[in-house]
Amino acid sequence: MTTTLEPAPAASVGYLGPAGTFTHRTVLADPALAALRHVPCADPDELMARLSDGSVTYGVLAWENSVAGLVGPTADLLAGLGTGKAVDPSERSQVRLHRDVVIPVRFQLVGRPGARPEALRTVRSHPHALDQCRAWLAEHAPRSSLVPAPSTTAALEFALGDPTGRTAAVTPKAGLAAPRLSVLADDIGETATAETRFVVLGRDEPARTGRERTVIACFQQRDRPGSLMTVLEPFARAGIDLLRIESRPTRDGLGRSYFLIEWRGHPDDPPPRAVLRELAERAVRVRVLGTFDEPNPSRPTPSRPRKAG
Ligand SMILES: O=C(O)C(=O)C[C@]1(C(=O)O)C=C[C@@H](O)C=C1
Repeated sequence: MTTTLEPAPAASVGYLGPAGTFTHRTVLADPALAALRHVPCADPDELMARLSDGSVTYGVLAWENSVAGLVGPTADLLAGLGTGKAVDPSERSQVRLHRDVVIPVRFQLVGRPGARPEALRTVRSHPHALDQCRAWLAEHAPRSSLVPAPSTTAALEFALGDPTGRTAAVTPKAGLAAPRLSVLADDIGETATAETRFVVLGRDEPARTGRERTVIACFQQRDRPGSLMTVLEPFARAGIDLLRIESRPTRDGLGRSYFLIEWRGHPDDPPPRAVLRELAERAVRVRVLGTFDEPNPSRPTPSRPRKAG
């Protein structure tokens, strides 16, 4: 008698769906991610929930765009905001940054065949996509309201569902062919060289490489004069190279914010460890969001998606 062994459950990667989004392209463009089982998620909250309960092994979300800047909701989710749960900044985030993948982002306008952009009333897409096409839309579709959709591909549903044909969607260039829709205009982004940096998220601790950059979220009890200095000064004294600082609202009152800080190094190395300890002594609550690798010139950055859907 032969016994059939159950295959081990395959590792999976969740992404902002449906199929065809830039996030999906990123999964397809990265050989290690492309080989996993792909799980489309309706929004970043679903992705984080699935990562937390283990129903996906990894997740991919947009982190920053060369035109529209930081994708705030991704940082906020990792910082523990917007989850409906109390923030526990004293810990490492359970779901962590693992590495980044950069892909080019170019856009097209999709709508009913023959629709003229100047006659459109509504253009729908992911807010970051709308941001990057604002100038073109203002000039060529001046009568349309720009209305957010959960993702670029999800926006297609709204174009399909408008019987007047006056709704169009901004989607990835050369993206999925949608039935009954056609490309009304191509390359409508602000620059032809725009790129988005996506992050791969996971629950395990990535292996040390010695080339890490760390991202932390710093929360202070009160906003008072010199509060940014309180956070930055220990880094300066320890000679740690700061790469980026952003301030994000904590969502619990006007003027209340947390600092998102990216620096060169790993939180387990002695100098950063001492800095994090000192920040705790200064009543700065720090949540480590994880580490990326320094961009490695010998690792080819995928520059083009293998397929669109
Ligand atoms: O809607 C999509 O296609 C996405 O993958 C999301 C997203 C984003 O979150 O910024 C990704 C890259 C583009 O810059 C625009 C939208």
